[in-house]
Amino acid sequence: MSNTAIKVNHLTKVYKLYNKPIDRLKESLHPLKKQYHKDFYALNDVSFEIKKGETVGIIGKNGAGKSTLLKIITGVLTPSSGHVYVNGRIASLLELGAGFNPEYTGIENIYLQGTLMGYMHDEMESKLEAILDFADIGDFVYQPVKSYSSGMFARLAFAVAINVDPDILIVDEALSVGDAAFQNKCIRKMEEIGEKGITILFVSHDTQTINKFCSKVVWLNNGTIKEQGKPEFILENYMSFMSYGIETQRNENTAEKEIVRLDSSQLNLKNISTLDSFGEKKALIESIGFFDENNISITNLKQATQVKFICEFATSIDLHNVGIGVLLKDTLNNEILTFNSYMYSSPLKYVKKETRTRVIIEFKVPKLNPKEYLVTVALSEGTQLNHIQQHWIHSATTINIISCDFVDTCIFSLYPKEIEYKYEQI
Ligand SMILES: Nc1ncnc2c1ncn2[C@@H]1O[C@H](COP(=O)(O)OP(=O)(O)OP(=O)(O)O)[C@@H](O)[C@H]1O
Repeated sequence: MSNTAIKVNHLTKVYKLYNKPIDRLKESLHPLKKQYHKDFYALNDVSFEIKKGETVGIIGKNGAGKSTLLKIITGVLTPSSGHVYVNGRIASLLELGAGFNPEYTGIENIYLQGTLMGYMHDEMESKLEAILDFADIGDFVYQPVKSYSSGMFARLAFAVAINVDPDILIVDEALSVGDAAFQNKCIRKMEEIGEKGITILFVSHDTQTINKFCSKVVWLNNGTIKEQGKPEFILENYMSFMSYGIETQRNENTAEKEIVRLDSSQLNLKNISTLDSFGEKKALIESIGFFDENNISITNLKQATQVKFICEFATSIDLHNVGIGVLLKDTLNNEILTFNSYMYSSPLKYVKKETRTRVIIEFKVPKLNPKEYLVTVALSEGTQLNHIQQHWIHSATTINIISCDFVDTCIFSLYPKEIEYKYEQI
C-alpha cells in the first residue's frame, strides 16, 4: 500500500428521493415501515487506485457523480457503503466556500485553513507571503470573504491549497470561475507541483487540459466507472460518446486492423488529385469512390444498404495515427454528417513513407434525407483532439441518397454505427 495515494473500494452513495417533502414524514411514521422513497445511486460500486505522484483527471457528463466522489475522498460526505483509503495529507479545492468562514477576512481564513490542516500559527505565518503572492487579490485580503467575487475566492482558495504542502491535491471545477490568465497560472502551478511528486486529482470538463496534464483518466457515467486508463484512449472514447453517442473500445491493446486485399482492376475510383485542397500535403488523397457490396461503383446510395467508401492516398513521409474523415454537406453547404476513423477508434497506426495505401470504410447508409450531397474527404495525422491536417479536399465528389422501400420500419442513427475500417498497401 505504501505506493498508493488513494484507494477507493466498492464505493456507493445512495440518496433517498421523495416525490413530496411530506413523504419523508409519512415514511418515518408509518407503522409498517412503508417506503415512500426511491433510491438514487449517485455512486454505485466504484473502485480504483491512484499511485503516489499520479495526476488523475475525473471526467463525466453533468450528474455523473464526480463531485460526490471527491467529497467522499476528502471526508466532506460519508459513503453509503464501501470505503476510501487515503495515504497522506489532502488539500482540496472543492466547490466555492467549502471550509471558509464568510464572515472572516481573507487573512483570517488563511489561518483557519492552516489550523484545519494541522499547522501552528507561526508555521502559517511563514507561508503567508507565498499565499498572498499567488492569490494576487491586493487589499481585499483584509475584507470578509463574503464580499469576494467567485474568481477572487477561487484565487485565495487555490493559493492556500497549493502552499500548505499537501501530499494530495484535489481540485473540483472550482478553477473554471477564475479568468483565463489565472486558470493558466493554476495549471502551470499544478504541473510544477505534480513534477515534485504530489498526487493530483482533478475534475474538469475541459478535455484539452486533462489530455495535456493528466497521466490517467477515470471516466464516470451514471455513478459507475465507464472506463479508466491513459488519457489519449479514454478521452477519444469519451468524446465520441458525448458528441455522437458512439461507444468505442479504444485501449492500449487495440490491435492494428487486419490487412485485406481488393482486386484493383475491379475498382473504378475517381481521380481527385487535381481538385482544390489544403493541408500540409506531405500525404495526398489521390482517388475516391463509393461501391456496393460487389465492388461496383455507385453514386446512388440507398438508405440501409451496406456500402463501401474507398480512398487511396500516397505519402512522402512516415505517418502515425492516420485519420480518414468523410463529411457530407447538402447543396446549401450545411454540414449533414461527418465521421472519421478516430471516432471509431480505427486510425491507421503507421504508414511508411513513399508508399500508397487504400482505405476501405464499410458502413450501412444512414437515414439521411433523400437528395444530393457533396462529399468532402480529409486525411490527418494525430488524434481526434489534436491532429495535423495533411490533405483536405472540399466537395471531392457528389452522391445521391435514395429512400429504402421499408423506410418507415427502419430506425437508424444519423451516424453510421455499423462501420468497419480496413487498410491495405497498394
Ligand atoms: N443531496 C443530494 N440528494 C439527492 N441527490 C443528490 C444529492 N447530491 C447530489 N445528488 C445527485 O447525485 C448525482 C451526482 O451528482 P454530482 O454533483 O456528484 O455530479 P457531477 O458529476 O459532479 O456533476 P456536474 O458535472 O454537474 O458537477 C446527481 O444526479 C445529483 O443530482
